[in-house]
Amino acid sequence: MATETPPRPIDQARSQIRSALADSSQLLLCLDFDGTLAPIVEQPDEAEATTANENAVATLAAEPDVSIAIVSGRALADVRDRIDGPDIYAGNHGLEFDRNGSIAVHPVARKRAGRLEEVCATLETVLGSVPNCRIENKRLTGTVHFRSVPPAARPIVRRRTESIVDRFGDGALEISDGKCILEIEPTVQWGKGDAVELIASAMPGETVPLYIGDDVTDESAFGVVEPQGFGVRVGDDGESAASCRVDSPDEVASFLDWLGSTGVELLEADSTQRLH
Ligand SMILES: O=P(O)(O)OC[C@H]1O[C@H](O[C@H]2O[C@H](CO)[C@@H](O)[C@H](O)[C@H]2O)[C@H](O)[C@@H](O)[C@@H]1O
Repeated sequence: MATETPPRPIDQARSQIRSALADSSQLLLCLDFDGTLAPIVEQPDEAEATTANENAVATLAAEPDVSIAIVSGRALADVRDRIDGPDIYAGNHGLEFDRNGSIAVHPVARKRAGRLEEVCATLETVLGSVPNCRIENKRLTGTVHFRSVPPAARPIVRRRTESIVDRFGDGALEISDGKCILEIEPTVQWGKGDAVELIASAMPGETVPLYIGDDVTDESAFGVVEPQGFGVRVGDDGESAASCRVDSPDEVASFLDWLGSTGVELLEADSTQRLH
């Protein structure tokens, strides 16, 4: 089980990552989107993966020894449109999946979509007067954005959201925190960690799992890949289930470039040895 300690800069873990890749034949690379491939921006619709990350993902996706999964809090269709290449996408924090074109949706989340719709519609009305507050209806979950809301109005956003979720959610929906957002989700024991566990269970035995993410919901996924693989937190060195960290999406791209060159060579070198 992973422990919560400050993650160390990725360069300090490089030799361990090299050894793990050399001992493996496959890499499972799971990537969060916002704050990881794409810098955080004020308007959620304007988030874009950096060109360096787009190129690195495309290069790695073409490697037969690498499987890439995008694991995002965004709706599946939304995140799929924002980054090309991977065979696997998990949207809505893992409540919906696309694996090589085969779609799966968590059955409880599907049942609660009507209730979620009602909550989002009501929030549009009750938060309509709060400057720059935005509701993102993702069908299975909903996000209340307050990044651009004046600080003095933020407590109102939280109070009204809690009140509407209590009233219409009737225990079937709950709220969690993210980066300047309140996420409204079905009360099910399923998150990014479960999604990553499910993806990893379909991989061959000698696979090293790696997860890169920046937010609270990524912690459960770090816990799943550590300690046999590596969690990489994007951001500061606060406590995390990830053992490594990078500072920014630009540093994510540098690490992905390294995986696409040295990392792939290490995976292949090991396969050659195994054949002889
Ligand atoms: O799991 P992720 O792929 O990281 O998605 C988490 C949430 O990301 C988005 O919100 C965040 O990014 C926005 C654009 O940079 C930013 O404006 C917002 O403040 C961030 O919280 C997305 O809009 C949400 O739906 C995701 O749940």
